Amino acid sequence: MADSSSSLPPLCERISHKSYVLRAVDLMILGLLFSLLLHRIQHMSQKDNVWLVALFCESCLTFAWLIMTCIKWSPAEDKPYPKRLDERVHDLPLVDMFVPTADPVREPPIMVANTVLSLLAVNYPANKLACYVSDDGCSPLTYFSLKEASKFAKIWVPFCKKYNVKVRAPFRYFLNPLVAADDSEFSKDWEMMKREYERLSRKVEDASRDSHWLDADKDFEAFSNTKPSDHSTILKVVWENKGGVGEEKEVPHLVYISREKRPNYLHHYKSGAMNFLLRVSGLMTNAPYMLHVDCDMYANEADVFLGRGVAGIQGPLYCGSGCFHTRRVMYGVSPDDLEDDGSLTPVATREFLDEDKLATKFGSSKEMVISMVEALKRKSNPQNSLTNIIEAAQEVGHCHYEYQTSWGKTLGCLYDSVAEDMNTSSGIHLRGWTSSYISPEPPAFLGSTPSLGVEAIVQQRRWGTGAIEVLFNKQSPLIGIFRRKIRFRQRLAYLWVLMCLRSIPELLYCLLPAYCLLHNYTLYPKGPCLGITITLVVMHCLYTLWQYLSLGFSVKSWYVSQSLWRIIATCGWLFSVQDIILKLLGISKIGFVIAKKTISKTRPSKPSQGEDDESNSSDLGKFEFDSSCHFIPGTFIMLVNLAALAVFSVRLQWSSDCSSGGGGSGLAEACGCILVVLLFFPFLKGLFEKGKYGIPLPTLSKAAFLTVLFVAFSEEN
Ligand SMILES: O=c1ccn([C@@H]2O[C@H](COP(=O)(O)OP(=O)(O)O[C@H]3O[C@H](CO)[C@@H](O)[C@H](O)[C@H]3O)[C@@H](O)[C@H]2O)c(=O)[nH]1
Repeated sequence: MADSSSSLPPLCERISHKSYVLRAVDLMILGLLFSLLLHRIQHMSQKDNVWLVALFCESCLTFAWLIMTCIKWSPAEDKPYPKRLDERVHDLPLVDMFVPTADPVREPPIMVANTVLSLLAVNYPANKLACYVSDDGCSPLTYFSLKEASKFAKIWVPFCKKYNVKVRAPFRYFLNPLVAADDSEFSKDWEMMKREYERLSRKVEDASRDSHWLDADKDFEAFSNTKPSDHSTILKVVWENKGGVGEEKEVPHLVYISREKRPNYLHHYKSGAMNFLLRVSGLMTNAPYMLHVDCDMYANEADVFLGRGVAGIQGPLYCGSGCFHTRRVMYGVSPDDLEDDGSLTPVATREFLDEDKLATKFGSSKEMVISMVEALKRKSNPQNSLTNIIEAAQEVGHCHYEYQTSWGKTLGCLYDSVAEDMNTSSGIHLRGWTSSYISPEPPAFLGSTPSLGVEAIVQQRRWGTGAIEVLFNKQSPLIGIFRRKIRFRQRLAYLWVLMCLRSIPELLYCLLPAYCLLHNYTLYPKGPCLGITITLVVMHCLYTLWQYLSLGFSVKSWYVSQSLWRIIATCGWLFSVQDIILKLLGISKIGFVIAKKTISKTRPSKPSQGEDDESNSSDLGKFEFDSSCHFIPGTFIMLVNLAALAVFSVRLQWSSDCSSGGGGSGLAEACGCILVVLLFFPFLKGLFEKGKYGIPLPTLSKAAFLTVLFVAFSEEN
């Protein structure tokens, strides 16, 4: 953070990247959208409901574009000066690193081990770091893999530092073959490390196949007779950095925790886990800075703790992973609570440290209160020995610990939404804090995304649902317009998370051309005014294509992304809207479905017989279907548009006038249908493919039934 009050040069500077050309293009598209709306309104009286629906859809899309234009009007970058930091700061602060995991099947323990290894090996003094893994799955296998990983870390961390390894997640590092000369010291070390990593992976794999032997090990006793949703707190110090020499001092602390869970207690999914991590780390190391990394990501850059940042109005949203926070911000402090030197103002001291209220706010643990007061006063003392504090740490893990405290309300990660990240982020921005998006090259953190198909759609559905929850709960950036310290355009940025409401206009807009073709209605303006629609479509395509190409992506990836966003809107976000309606009606609750993750296996030096890399790579990027409800809307859209095109071509054969000049539908509407078919192309392929790449019969039958209803309805009208 820049200390403007001092006469020293700043530690970072904000550089503006505004572009007048891009602003002009954004405004031109906005102008075209408004012209289209105006045309619709002017010609409304002569037309029918189709124009009304089209006006609704286009108004929504115009609103979305307007918001987007406002948000990206003045992009900026935070440029840090790490050398100035080096000169000024001789004693780097402590950093606590949090990794949450919740399910050893959907989140393979070897993947969690890789995330942890990549963090343990970052370029930062090891005695200043502590890594805490929260396991909501209460899995002995996860604990086992961490124990094994900590042994491996003793050779992995020194190896990474010795050879300045760039990517420090071993699974990722060993995907690339060795390029050095055969007899060099590096080659020998590399081969040895690879063997050791393979041994680690094998051990974890073997343990997952047969975990009976774990029962015999006393260290795993705490896991016996436990269920993920019913068990006491388990806390294990896997590795404690006690200084010493060599490998002993190279590896930071590693702590495994699994908070108590009991049926009938709310555990608040990931936000509950993050708050437990905050408390335990507060008791043990109490670092002023924290890093959150989901277990499916890894540090991709060894110097990740210094990087350049992309800034904005008040900064980007916290998106749950790969993110640094200061402890005091998570404890509810706002910029107004601080003096210029960073200490609490007298008013804030009274408010935060009122003896009578401390236990009500922070919970009943005396040790916890002491640690929080120390953190708020910036006088944290890490424990001399982590094991001394295990009892107190277990106490703060009880499932009733947060009862009637401020945890999840004003303290820590906020509850009331499955998107705890956006919720917490909104709470932080509302207090007036700014944030910055760190974007070094190569990227600081990378991770896995669910495969193209139901997993990705379900994830988007959860994000969409969580985003709407945020906007309508106590932390909503829309509430308290004058009271809160959030800037106007930052509020607009949060409005962008309402993106999932676009699903309704998008669905209607995908059906409108087909409806018009079937019913012989006009959807688009006729004559010279058709130029508005054509220019709009062409400009939007060229603009987004240029953005893709300038980021180094191909034309194909641009097309795939356009297609994917339409599929996500109509197949994922549509169900987010349904979730919210059902929640508001009190019919169902919203849960957190953990995304299924996969990890690439390191290649053996020689591919084994019959192994065919090509056959697997041909499956990459293919869309997978299942018989869940998510694929009904997409299949329905595809069938309706195909039916409309078939009707149109039959009509063409009967009439020589393809534009049916008498005011009915024609070539423009047919082009609209073709565009929709192109955007939903995976569904067209799915009609002919087999297995997981084909649309299952139940989905097809339901979509076909809806199509018949749609066509029949069109005919009746
Ligand atoms: O009860 C739970 C559920 C999840 N998690 C962990 O939370 C992380 C995120 O879960 P994941 O299934 O990977 O969801 P994503 O969609 O990848 O997560 C993003 O989106 C979520 C909002 O839906 C945010 O909570 C996350 O911070 C953000 O990274 C993972 O490490 C999980 O192990 C828990 O610890 N406890």
